[in-house]
Amino acid sequence: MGLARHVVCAMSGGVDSSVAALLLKRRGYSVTGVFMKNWDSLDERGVCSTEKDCEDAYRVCQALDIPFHQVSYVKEYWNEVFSNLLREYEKGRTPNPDILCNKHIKFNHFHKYAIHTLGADAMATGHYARTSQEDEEVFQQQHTAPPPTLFRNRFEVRNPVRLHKGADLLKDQTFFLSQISQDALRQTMFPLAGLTKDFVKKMAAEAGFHHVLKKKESMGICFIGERHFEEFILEVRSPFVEGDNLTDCFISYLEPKPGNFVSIEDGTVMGKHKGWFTLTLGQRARIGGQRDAWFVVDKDVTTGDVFVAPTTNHPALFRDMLRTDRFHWVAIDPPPELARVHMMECHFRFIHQMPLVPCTVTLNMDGSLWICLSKPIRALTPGQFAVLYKGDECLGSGKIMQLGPTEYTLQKSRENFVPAAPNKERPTPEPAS
Ligand SMILES: Nc1ncnc2c1ncn2[C@@H]1O[C@H](COP(=O)(O)OP(=O)(O)OP(=O)(O)O)[C@@H](O)[C@H]1O
Repeated sequence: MGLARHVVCAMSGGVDSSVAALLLKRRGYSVTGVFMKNWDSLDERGVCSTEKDCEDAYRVCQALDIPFHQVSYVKEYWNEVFSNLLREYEKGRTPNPDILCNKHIKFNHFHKYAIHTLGADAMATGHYARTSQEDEEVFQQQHTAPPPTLFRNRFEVRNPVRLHKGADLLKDQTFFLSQISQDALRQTMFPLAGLTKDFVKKMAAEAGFHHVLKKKESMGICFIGERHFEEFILEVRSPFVEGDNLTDCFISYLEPKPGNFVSIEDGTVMGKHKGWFTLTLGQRARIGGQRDAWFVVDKDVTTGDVFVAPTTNHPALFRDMLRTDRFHWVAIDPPPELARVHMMECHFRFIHQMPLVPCTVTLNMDGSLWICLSKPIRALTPGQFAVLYKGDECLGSGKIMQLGPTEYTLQKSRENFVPAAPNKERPTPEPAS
């Protein structure tokens, strides 16, 4: 029997990645745990949670008797995720840093570090997701139970690897993985693929990982943590990175751009806002002096006007059509069915865990998609990702760049519709008496 395959497990100091490392070890892999540091300032409680998380990950590695490393992607996170986030806000869009972080950091820089620097055969994370390779391995395990050294298909796979929802549908994280590359996915293992969160917690307790079990689920902006977003984004901090550290040089992340809240119904100025960056379509607008709730339906980045509607389900918030940028297909670009007829039926979501909506997609020449939804949905938001599914497979995603008309604009255009003049040649029918 040859040497056990080497797997580098991304360890956050949380319960999921700790159990992922435990499972890999039990399955006979040679495992190395690696903690990533991507942000290095204090959160709003003045706590630098990174150090504590790193120590927690280290303690799990000690308990499992596996090597531990720490890497810093502070600079890369700043340049490829955070700057991108700021640019998107400046364009009036609402970005998704979690999807960008997986694409650029975990499944790019970290993947390369695991494979090329540490010489691993694969990387692993504690995400709740499954790949088509995991299915083949489970099948082999059940039927022939080969030692991990003989799992040749994972490392010498030829067919495209597909991304599927994990067994715990409530925890499914494929939405956040929808932009990762095929190269990275081919060399990734999701040891929690077939498990539920409850079972994972039970395993952590049995293994004695009490220090990670006590922790809260990670919330807030990926790696930046829980923040009051509006205050954070206008916070006085440095945009410069020196070596691996951010330097403090008192300017804000985004320059505040105040403007007016304008009623969509009659153009009345309802009040003032501090800046449109942090206002997202569909959110409740806090307008001073207004007793009723108003909701953001549109922004004009040139004038700074933010258009608001008086009810949460106002027709100006509903649309059934959107266009993406060049769509990222996880397995096959584009799927054969779409390549053949340029149209495909599948399912859509743009918010993690929102119910899937049936849709028809049309492929454009530049690789972007038009997506027509089976029903209008509320607050489709430019900058968010349109993620597509077929059955339990996550096909990939594209950034929402353009929206179709709202129900409200359609109604308005119908109101203003002037019927064509009656045909003079033909007599107008008499009303029935
Ligand atoms: N700082 C980090 N260093 C190394 N890997 C990380 C780090 N943060 C997240 N990961 C990896 O990404 C996976 C998903 O992280 P995320 O924060 O989205 O989920 P989570 O359910 O809170 O995971 P966990 O319980 O492991 O913290 C983790 O399980 C881990 O493998």
